[in-house]
Amino acid sequence: MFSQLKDDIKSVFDRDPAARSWVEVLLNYPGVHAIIFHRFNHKLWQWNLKTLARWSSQVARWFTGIEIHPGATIGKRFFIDHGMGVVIGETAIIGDDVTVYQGVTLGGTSWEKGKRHPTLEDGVIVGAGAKVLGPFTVGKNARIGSNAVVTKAVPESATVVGIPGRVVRQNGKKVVPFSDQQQELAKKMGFDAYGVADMPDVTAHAIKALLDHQHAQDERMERMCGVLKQLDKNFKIEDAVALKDEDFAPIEESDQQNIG
Ligand SMILES: CC(=O)SCCNC(=O)CCNC(=O)[C@H](O)C(C)(C)COP(=O)(O)OP(=O)(O)OC[C@H]1O[C@@H](n2cnc3c(N)ncnc32)[C@H](O)[C@@H]1OP(=O)(O)O
Ligand SMILES: N[C@@H](CO)C(=O)O
Repeated sequence: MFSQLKDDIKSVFDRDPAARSWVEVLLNYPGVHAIIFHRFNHKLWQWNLKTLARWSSQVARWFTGIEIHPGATIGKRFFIDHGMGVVIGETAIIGDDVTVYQGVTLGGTSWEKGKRHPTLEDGVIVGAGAKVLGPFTVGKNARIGSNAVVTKAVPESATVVGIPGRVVRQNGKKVVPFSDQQQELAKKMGFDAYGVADMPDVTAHAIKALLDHQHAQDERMERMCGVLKQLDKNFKIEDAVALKDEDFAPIEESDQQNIG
C-alpha cells in the first residue's frame, strides 16, 4: 500500500506543472489526501468493515471536498487535481494512470443495485466538471473535455466533448460529426455509428452511389443509341426524346440480339 501511495504522489509531478516539492504536494493537494484516505478506506471495505469505511470516506470528504465511495476500485498512480466537488460512485472501476479534475462525477443513472458507475481504462483524463454517467467503459487513453456529459461508451484514444458527449478526435484525427439521420443510415449500412474516425461519410457515400448509377445509365443509353443508329441511319437523339409510346413497334427478335 505504501509503495502505491508513493506512486500516487509521484504522479502529481508528471501531471501538474505547478507541483514543486514533496512537502508542498503532501501539504496542499486535496487530491493526494483523498487518495491516501481511499487506499485505506478500500481496505476497510474489503475487510467487511463497511460502516467504518463509509464513515472514514465522509471524513475524507469533509477535509478534501472529494467524495470517493470506499467500494470504488482505483488503479495505480491516480491523480485528482484540485479536487473540490469530485464524486466517485461505489461500482466505479478506474485503471492505472487516470487523471481527473475538480467537479468530476463518475456516477450512475439507475437505482438498481449492481454495476451502475463507469469503468475508466488506463490513461483516461476527465476534464473539470465533466459527468460520466452509467455502467459503460471509457476506453484506454480517452480524454473527456471539461463540462462534457458522457452517457455512452467511449472508444480507446478518443476525445469526447459537449453535452451530450460526442467524439471529436480519435487517435488525434478529427472525427466529422454525424447527424442522427446519418448515424441511423450508417447503422443500416452496417457501419459502427458512434465515434469511429474511419467511418465513411454516409451522405457522400449515397451521392457516389447515385452518380455511379447515373453513369451506368448514360453508358447504357449511349449503347442503345448506337444500336438504333445502326438500324436507322437518320436517327437523331432529339427525335427519340419526342417519341410517344405508340410510335414504338414491337422489337424483332433479330434486333433484340443487337441491343444490350
Ligand atoms: C486551474 C486549472 O487549470 S484546472 C484544470 C482544468 N483543465 C481541464 O479540465 C482539462 C480538460 N481538458 C480538456 O477539456 C481538453 O480540451 C481536452 C482533453 C478535451 C483536449 O483533448 P484533445 O484530444 O487534445 O482535443 P483538442 O484540444 O484538439 O480539441 C478537439 C476539439 O474539441 C474542442 N474542445 C476541447 N475541449 C472542449 C470542451 N471542454 N468543450 C467543448 N469543446 C471542446 C476544441 O476546441 C477542438 O475543436 P475543433 O476540432 O473545432 O478545433
Ligand atoms: N494544476 C494544473 C491545472 O490547474 C496546472 O497548474 O496547470
